[in-house]
Amino acid sequence: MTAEATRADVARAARVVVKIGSSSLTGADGRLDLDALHALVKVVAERWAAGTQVVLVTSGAIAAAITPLGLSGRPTDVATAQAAASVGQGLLIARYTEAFGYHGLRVGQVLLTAEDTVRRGRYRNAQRALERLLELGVVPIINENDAVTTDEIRFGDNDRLAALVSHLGRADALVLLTDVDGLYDGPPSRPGARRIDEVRKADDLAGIEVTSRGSSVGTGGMVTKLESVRIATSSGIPVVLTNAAAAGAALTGERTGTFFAPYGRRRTARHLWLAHAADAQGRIVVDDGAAAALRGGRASLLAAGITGVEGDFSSGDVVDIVDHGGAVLARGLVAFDATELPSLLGRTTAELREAFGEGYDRMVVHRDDLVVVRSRA
Ligand SMILES: Nc1ncnc2c1ncn2[C@@H]1O[C@H](COP(=O)(O)OP(=O)(O)O)[C@@H](O)[C@H]1O
Ligand SMILES: N[C@@H](CCC(=O)OP(=O)(O)O)C(=O)O
Repeated sequence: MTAEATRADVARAARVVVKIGSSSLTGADGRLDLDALHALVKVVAERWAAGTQVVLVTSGAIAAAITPLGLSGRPTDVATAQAAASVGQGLLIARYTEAFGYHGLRVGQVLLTAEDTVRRGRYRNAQRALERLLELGVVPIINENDAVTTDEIRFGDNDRLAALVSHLGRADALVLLTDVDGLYDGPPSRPGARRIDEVRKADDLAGIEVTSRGSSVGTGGMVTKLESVRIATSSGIPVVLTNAAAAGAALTGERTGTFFAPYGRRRTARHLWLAHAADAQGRIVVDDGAAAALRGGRASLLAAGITGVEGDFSSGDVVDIVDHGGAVLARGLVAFDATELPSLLGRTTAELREAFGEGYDRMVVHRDDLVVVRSRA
């Protein structure tokens, strides 16, 4: 239990992920706000000088391209957003390279997709790259690889990406910087809305009104920030949410913004993504025996326990595993296409091997690729 965690834990952290949102890096006209970028870089460089490894998750690629591409605002169609991200990301990283260079620090760009946080091989690969960058004293600068993400599997916002990077990078704390100085009990523009100083348990969030409508350039608003907070705190990582101007104060443990205390034990980023964030491409219905085995924790899903298949998924997609009443028991990466499964249902692995040969006797969802969903009740 880490019930006594405080802001001082953020100040003591050996490794911190700092996420800055589009809303804090752009002016009202949608242009990249260089003063804001330089102010952030100064704070991050100071922490590096003090011995803390800081990983930066930064939005702003799409926003940075609005003016150069002559767009009227943030693009809404995927293709233009991809093109804008491609143009803006180069500009963004050039600015960071220059700004950190002024403080004697090198930067390394890492562009991730949601799949990099889910698929074991890619997850390990990203983890290794991050680890090596930090060993070399390089500031990793991370963003979603917007130019190649697909609509089906993407973060869209950088809040949840930052929480998963905290896990992937084994960070001790996460600082979310936005355009408001913390979580309010209702939309901050509402008269009388009050900032919440600390959140220690789920009950502290009862009655709080959050909206997914953020600033004109941001994505996800407070909803994705609270999802990010849940992903981080539910497995041991404390979070401070505040505005960019208070970044230094947050990193040195001062009483700023909203502090979210951690609870739960650490889990891998891929399990967290599966549990909290990924969109399922289909559903697999299981019988009572399989449901009990899955609830027990360490079981894989075998074809023998499946009674139904819904949706048009492919091998490697995320699926919900549901009981016959439709309640979601678990989520996982499925090892077969939806079209392959019906003929396999109800058969034991020995029968499958005999009927279809080697390869068809594999788990439908391997336990390493599966996370049991705890009931929200
Ligand atoms: N309860 C709340 N407390 C604080 N901010 C909120 C709340 N509900 C909605 N918001 C909005 O969330 C916005 C931040 O989200 P967003 O624009 O996506 O930022 P970013 O680009 O930094 O990720 C704020 O501008 C604020 O208006
Ligand atoms: N990856 C996108 C950022 C998406 C975004 O705006 O996220 P957020 O800053 O969390 O509102 C970009 O660089 O433009």
